[in-house]
Amino acid sequence: MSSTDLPTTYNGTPRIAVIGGTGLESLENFHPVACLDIDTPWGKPSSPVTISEHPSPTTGKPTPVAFLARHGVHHQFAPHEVPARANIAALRSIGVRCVIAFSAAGSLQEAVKPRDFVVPDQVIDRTKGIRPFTFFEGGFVCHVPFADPFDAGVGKVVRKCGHSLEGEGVTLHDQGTVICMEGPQFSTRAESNMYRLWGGTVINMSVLPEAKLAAEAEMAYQMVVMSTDYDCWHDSGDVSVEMVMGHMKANAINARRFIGAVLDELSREEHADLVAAKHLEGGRKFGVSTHQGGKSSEALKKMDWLFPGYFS
Ligand SMILES: CSC[C@H]1O[C@H](OP(=O)(O)O)[C@H](O)[C@@H]1O
Ligand SMILES: Nc1ncnc2[nH]cnc12
Repeated sequence: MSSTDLPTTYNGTPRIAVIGGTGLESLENFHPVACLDIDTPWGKPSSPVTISEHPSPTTGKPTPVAFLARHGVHHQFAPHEVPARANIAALRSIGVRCVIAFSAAGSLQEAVKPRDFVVPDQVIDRTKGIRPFTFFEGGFVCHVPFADPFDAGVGKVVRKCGHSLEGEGVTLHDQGTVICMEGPQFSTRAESNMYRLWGGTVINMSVLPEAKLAAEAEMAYQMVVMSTDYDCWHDSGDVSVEMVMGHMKANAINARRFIGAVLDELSREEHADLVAAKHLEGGRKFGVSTHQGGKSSEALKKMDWLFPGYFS
């Protein structure tokens, strides 16, 4: 069935979403049961949100999983054009509280070879402030902790799943720092070498503001990176889109197996609270700095859409 023939509403509550990046514009081995066209106060997301039902390996119960293509179904959004606020808001509005985000990234370390996977634990922001990066502005100030940009609980599950595939063509690195650059041009050689000195493990153009917005929206977020090149610091040849896509295509089966293993595990009953992000629930109610009289009605309307009942 093509996505245009699918129902445009869904009755269940998907707690888990996969955001697919370069080369992962759909979840091919899953069967979508609905395709949602969502509008948010921050505009439309980069793609319709498709819902697939993933059978829980413990109960057999179908677990709904949402999928969104970060750059659009035709990869029409450049990294700085990705409507990240609309993406995160749209997912939250249908009940998603746990996001597994995939990304194709350059490796900044010899040990991380093209086609290796990295489950990062840190981020360095090298975007240039041109991307809308917060929900909290225009008369509603709220500060959110971001010391650890990825969710420890979800990260633990993802690492376990990745390791379970090792030896079957999957190599996983348990930690790493993602440098998020602005793009869309790739780095200069001097920048690439500087990022290595900073301790960068991999480099992409998309973990931010996505991870920051997920934190603001009380969602448990973990990125999974697949290395597609050695950027330009290495003597094996400078990064090109051809190189990125070549490795992505060659390793697509492993990427899909990785996603399948993570969804299998996360749809177990024992992770119900984790994927509902119970540990993050309500956090935003306590970070607001704006006094009652200073909150704009425009901002409050948006807050009410994103956090129904929190601030009214
Ligand atoms: C096509 S190479 C650069 C492009 O690839 C990565 O995309 P994503 O993270 O969405 O997989 C990188 O961040 C750049 O957007
Ligand atoms: N070398 C690189 N730099 C930035 N983003 C990338 N995505 C894939 N490879 C990349």
